[in-house]
Amino acid sequence: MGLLQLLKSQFLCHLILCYVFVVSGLFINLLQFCTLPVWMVSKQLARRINIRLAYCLSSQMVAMLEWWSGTECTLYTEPQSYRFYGKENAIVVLNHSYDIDFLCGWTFCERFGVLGSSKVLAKKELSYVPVIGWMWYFLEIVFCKRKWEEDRTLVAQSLQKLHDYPEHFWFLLYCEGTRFTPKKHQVSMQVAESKGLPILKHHLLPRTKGFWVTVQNLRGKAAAVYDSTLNFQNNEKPTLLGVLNGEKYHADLYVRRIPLDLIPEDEAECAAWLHKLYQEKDSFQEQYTQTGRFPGPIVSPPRRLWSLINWLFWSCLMLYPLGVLLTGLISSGSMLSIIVSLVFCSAASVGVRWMIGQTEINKSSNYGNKETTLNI
Ligand SMILES: CCCCC/C=C\C/C=C\CCCCCCCC(=O)SCCNC(=O)CCNC(=O)[C@H](O)C(C)(C)COP(=O)(O)OP(=O)(O)OC[C@H]1O[C@@H](n2cnc3c(N)ncnc32)[C@H](O)[C@@H]1OP(=O)(O)O
Ligand SMILES: CCCCCCCCCCCCCCCCCC(=O)OC[C@@H](O)COP(=O)(O)O
Repeated sequence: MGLLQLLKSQFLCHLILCYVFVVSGLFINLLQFCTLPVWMVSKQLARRINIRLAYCLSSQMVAMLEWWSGTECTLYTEPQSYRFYGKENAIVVLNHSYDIDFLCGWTFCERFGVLGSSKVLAKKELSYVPVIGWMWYFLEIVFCKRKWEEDRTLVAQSLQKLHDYPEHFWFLLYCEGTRFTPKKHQVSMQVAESKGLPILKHHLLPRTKGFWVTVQNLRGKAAAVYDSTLNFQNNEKPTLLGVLNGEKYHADLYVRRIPLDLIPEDEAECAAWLHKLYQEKDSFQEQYTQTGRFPGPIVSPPRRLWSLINWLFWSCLMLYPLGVLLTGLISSGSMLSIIVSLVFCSAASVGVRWMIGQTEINKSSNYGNKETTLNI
């Protein structure tokens, strides 16, 4: 292990990285809160400010993936599709099998210049996660309760609001609705069998209602669906803690651009179309398992310096007051102050560990397990 790698694996380094992320994140949340009056005067200006503030926060995590861990992200796609990326609104359909699939998604958003405005249909619970969840509130992220009766109107209304969105965005949809676990896979394949649908080996059966409502409500605004399939080389199982430790991963993403006009308007036909899409995605995953690559040429955009510059900026801004505080604390010699600070740091570490836990598949919800949702 090299010296740099040893340094990256030190707990003290992790504490510093987390400190910068959380404190700058709370500061950015505060700035976002301050944009509330701007919404009343100019909605579009408030949105543009929030896009930039969101970039300041999410690109720190992207920088950690690209520059700290050095993870390589390779894109397989057709050159004629590539020229549209970042220049139009799109609905992104992605498989949901990895702890950090959202972070790899963000990396591609960053490389195509849509990171600040990227959106997702997310479970409501994530809106309560400090820093990231609070940021999403100001970004008009669409939240759902995964209860169709309650979601159908709410999701449609939130999507309609995006029609006058001032910048290009990618709207991410994990149609599987939850992360892949062997148990959830088994349950969802029972549902597939009961519906006479083919068995999927690498995916859960997609939930079709959210896809249909998204396509219908973004017609005229989004130009295409980006069918995206993510995999990692050599059976890597990446985690956010691994990234924090500086471990390098190798992500491969296969993207097909499908014009939105090709997707049926009728709900049942749209559902059948999505099931077929997932059967194709499954075959791409199988091909990847067999050959170690996706079909099509590699057209990878390089990582940009912006995420690194942003990260260094916030690090300097946040570490200076920390240095002043620590110097004052040590020179004061007050045992009580030092103990209080240590207790505070420990509590903060537990909080950040809980946030990281939100990304871990082994802490996945019960949604999609037999006990909770199988209604056949
Ligand atoms: C190119 C690079 C990528 C770019 C990235 C871009 C942007 C990045 C931006 C942000 C990154 C941040 C990432 C954050 C991640 C957070 C993601 C999440 O929170 S995922 C969870 C929330 N999202 C979803 O669930 C979306 C998919 N779900 C749906 O669409 C659902 O339909 C719903 C709208 C949520 C409603 O849920 P409900 O449970 O009520 O579902 P349904 O009505 O669909 O379910 C009943 C239906 O399903 C059948 N059924 C029952 N059990 C199962 C089962 N186990 N598996 C499959 N199907 C099941 C049941 O028979 C019913 O069938 P039918 O529809 O025929 O009646
Ligand atoms: C730059 C420095 C970095 C410091 C490290 C600290 C980082 C803390 C970051 C916490 C980020 C929290 C974002 C959570 C995003 C989780 C996305 C996700 O994958 O959600 C799961 C849902 O889709 C489905 O849920 P399940 O039904 O499977 O349950």
